[in-house]
Amino acid sequence: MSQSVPQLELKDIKCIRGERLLFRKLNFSCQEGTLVRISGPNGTGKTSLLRLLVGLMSPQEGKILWGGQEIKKLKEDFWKELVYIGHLNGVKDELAARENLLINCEIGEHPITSEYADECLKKVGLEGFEDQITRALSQGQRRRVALARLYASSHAKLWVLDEPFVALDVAAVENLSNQIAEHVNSGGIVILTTHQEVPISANKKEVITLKGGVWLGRHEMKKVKNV
Ligand SMILES: Nc1ncnc2c1ncn2[C@@H]1O[C@H](COP(=O)(O)OP(=O)(O)OP(=O)(O)O)[C@@H](O)[C@H]1O
Repeated sequence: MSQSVPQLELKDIKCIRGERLLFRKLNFSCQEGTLVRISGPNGTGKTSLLRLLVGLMSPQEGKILWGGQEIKKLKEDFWKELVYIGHLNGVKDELAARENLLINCEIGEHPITSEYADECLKKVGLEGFEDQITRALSQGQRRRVALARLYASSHAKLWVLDEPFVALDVAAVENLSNQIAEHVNSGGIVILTTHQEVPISANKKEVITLKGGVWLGRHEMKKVKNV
């Protein structure tokens, strides 16, 4: 792809949740091989921005482009290039670790075999827990089940991770930090939120800082609803 077209571009994004305008006229672009950290205090809209980025919500105004095309038009072609791990992990309590990974890969259009799922679970330190019902795992282990996706779908160019280091022990934080750096330095894009100052040795880093929005008055809410 031509270097003149950014791989990812946010153009004049406006986001309202509930009665709060979280941000407006948000512009950002980056090329392949970039780590993007979204920073800001609690409630400023970091998770909301990630949800916009992966297409789970639509902005009130503006466009999100991937390789120069709107993600809402690309649909599956965009999802195939994406791994999104939200802070709720996306793991189902009643399923075993292996089943969760297999299903998440299937939903994400990156199907894998059971054998490969077990290899990925081993890489995140869950050898022996493959058949364990997720409800019976610790918070950190549940997080690891979700993060096994990054090994299973490492070819997906864009990783979007909401608070990926939460609940992980020191060794797992270091492993994940290295894995993220490796992905970025080999041409991927990783967008993450974190309140933890974890060093990640990516060659190119960008930060989007959210400062907090404003409450909308009744009059403005009426206008928003009429849009
Ligand atoms: N489903 C929802 N409906 C209405 N408002 C919501 C919803 N989810 C979040 N909000 C509001 O949007 C704002 C931003 O939430 P968001 O989760 O994006 O913030 P955040 O920066 O990720 O916060 P944190 O650092 O605490 O995780 C908050 O004020 C929150 O109350």
